[in-house]
Amino acid sequence: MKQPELNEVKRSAGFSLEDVNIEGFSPMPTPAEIKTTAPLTEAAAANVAKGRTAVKNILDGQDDRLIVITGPCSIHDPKAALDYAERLLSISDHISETIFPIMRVYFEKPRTVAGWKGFINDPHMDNSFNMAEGMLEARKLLLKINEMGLAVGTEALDPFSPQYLGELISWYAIGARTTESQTHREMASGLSAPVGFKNGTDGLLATSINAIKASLHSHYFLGIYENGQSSIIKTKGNAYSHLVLRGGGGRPNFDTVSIMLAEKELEKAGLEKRIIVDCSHGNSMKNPALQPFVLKDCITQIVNGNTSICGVMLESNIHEGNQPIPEDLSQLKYGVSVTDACIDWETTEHALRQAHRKLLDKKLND
Ligand SMILES: O=C[C@H](O)[C@H](O)COP(=O)(O)O
Ligand SMILES: C=C(OP(=O)(O)O)C(=O)O
Repeated sequence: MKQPELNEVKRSAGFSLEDVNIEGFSPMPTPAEIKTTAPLTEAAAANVAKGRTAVKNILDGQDDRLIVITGPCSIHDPKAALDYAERLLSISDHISETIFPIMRVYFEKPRTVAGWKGFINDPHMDNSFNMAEGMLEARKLLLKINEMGLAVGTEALDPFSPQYLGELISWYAIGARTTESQTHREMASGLSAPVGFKNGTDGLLATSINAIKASLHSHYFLGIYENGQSSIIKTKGNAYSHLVLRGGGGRPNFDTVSIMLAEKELEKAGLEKRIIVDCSHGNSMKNPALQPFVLKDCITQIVNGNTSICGVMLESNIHEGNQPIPEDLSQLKYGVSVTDACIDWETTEHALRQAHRKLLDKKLND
């Protein structure tokens, strides 16, 4: 029997069956096109290679430094991001014997309900959603920060983004809201840098432990290739997946007992005891002023012999606090977060220098 033409089938249905809730499609440059416009440079490539090696060695226990991922909750102003990078770089040499600094450069924000979803999604913060520009400018900023000599950490949220930006990232987080998502576990299994899975927003560890296990495996899933072609991707599995404790469910989980319980859970699951503590979010009950205390507590645990805490994360900006995104964008305050409240640079520098001194004392006395 002759098959009816596709359009005939659609007409006979009397109404459209697809794209019912879609208002439009706009073309997006392919990863290859964006990379041609903002190509990888030798200096950036060398820095990423160095960054990833340092992170892997620290996670393996071959390098006794502490990973410190510090930077704004979200990037909205590339100029301020470079200003922050310069400040972090200016203390990097001083603390480098005990701390490996990674700048937190978060372009994609997972929202609890709704809100601005980050620089790639809406770079002008005016609902114009120029993602082609957002992606290109994000890549240019990552190139610059790497060329300056700072390693970069980011959240892997949109499964397409790593094809555009992945070669410039030394450390990834999968966020609390997506740790249970199969899509994100599959993506993590193929990412080229170590990946930290946050515990869920409920504070429970099972989700992130399952996520680490899943990401160690090889997976087949759908994605895009560099040329934009929809593809079946086969991954190898990510041997450097690890746990990030961020608190949740109304309580922190950075204290000695919580860390010991997390170590036990990792051991029970047959996983390496590698933990990064996010000093913000549920661990500071979203009060940025508490972040230095969380950091101090982690440093004390390390000084007292803990070996599972491999790193910490700070939400830090040039100036403290946060601000709503104003309708008149000229009213935006420079260097202040437009998402979660951050500690300011002076507080960050003081906390990092203090952490360095304590870690150095331990090293000299060991
Ligand atoms: O770190 C950022 C926020 O905690 C996360 O994106 C959730 O933000 P929201 O609860 O303001 O949506
Ligand atoms: C969203 C973030 O964290 P979490 O997933 O822990 O809420 C973040 O670090 O920006």
